[in-house]
Amino acid sequence: MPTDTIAITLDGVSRTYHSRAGQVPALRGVTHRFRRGTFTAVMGPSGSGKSTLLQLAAGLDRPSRGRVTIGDTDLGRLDETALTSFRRTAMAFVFQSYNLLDALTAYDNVALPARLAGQPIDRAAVLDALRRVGLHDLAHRRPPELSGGQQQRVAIARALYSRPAVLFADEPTGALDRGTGRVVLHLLREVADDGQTVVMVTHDPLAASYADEVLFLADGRLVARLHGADAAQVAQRMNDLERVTEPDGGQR
Ligand SMILES: Nc1ncnc2c1ncn2[C@@H]1O[C@H](COP(=O)(O)OP(=O)(O)OP(=O)(O)O)[C@@H](O)[C@H]1O
Repeated sequence: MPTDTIAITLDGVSRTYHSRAGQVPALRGVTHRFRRGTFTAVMGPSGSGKSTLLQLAAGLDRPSRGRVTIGDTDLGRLDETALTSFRRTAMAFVFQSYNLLDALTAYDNVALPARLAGQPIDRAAVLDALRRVGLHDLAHRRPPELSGGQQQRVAIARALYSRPAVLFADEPTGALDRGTGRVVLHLLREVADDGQTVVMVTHDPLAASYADEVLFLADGRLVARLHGADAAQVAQRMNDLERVTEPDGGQR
């Protein structure tokens, strides 16, 4: 595969947490290449390492072993300052908790990463990003004056405006009703179809069915992948995984 088509490379990535109870191997030697312009869902039973994988891929945490590369930037070679500024320009985040600043309007939240990176703000393009998520009329509102779904759409508008190479989403529909969740998933699909790379952690097979590929983690390992699967196929695979990873092997 030519490397310019790869947005994110995880190369033998492991992460062990050191807690008072001892060492917790949260991720064990995960290797995967995320192609540019694709939408990938990460699934797996609770505690299987999904959030850890996302945190490492986004450079919010560092692996105990292995390497994370975004485009051709090896995150392990960046110091904290360089990593923060790289994240600002190369990545967007859509989290269950929305990740917006309550003191700023929707417009200013969308413009914030560019402002922090010292770039001039293109007012028409900010408003266009808000129009694409259906919030053009609410640009002046602050997050506490918006519904959860609207706040999530502001976070997506931010990604549409600053066009970072990669968008990471952690349970982006977790706090939304089904209809609002679908709007958000459609938008994430559009972001990928426009050439950005989307990686989303989810527990919801329907959400995962919007992705091109679904990765399944169990006990810190990448144990299965599905391409172009529908919600029923994803749910079936999750059931199979949860059966084998239950302490009693699913025998009740
Ligand atoms: N800071 C930490 N210190 C110690 N152990 C941790 C820490 N963070 C996560 N873990 C452990 O690492 C493992 C993987 O956690 P992670 O949050 O990545 O799982 P997950 O698949 O995202 O789970 P969930 O679906 O419940 O959110 C779990 O056993 C968890 O208890």
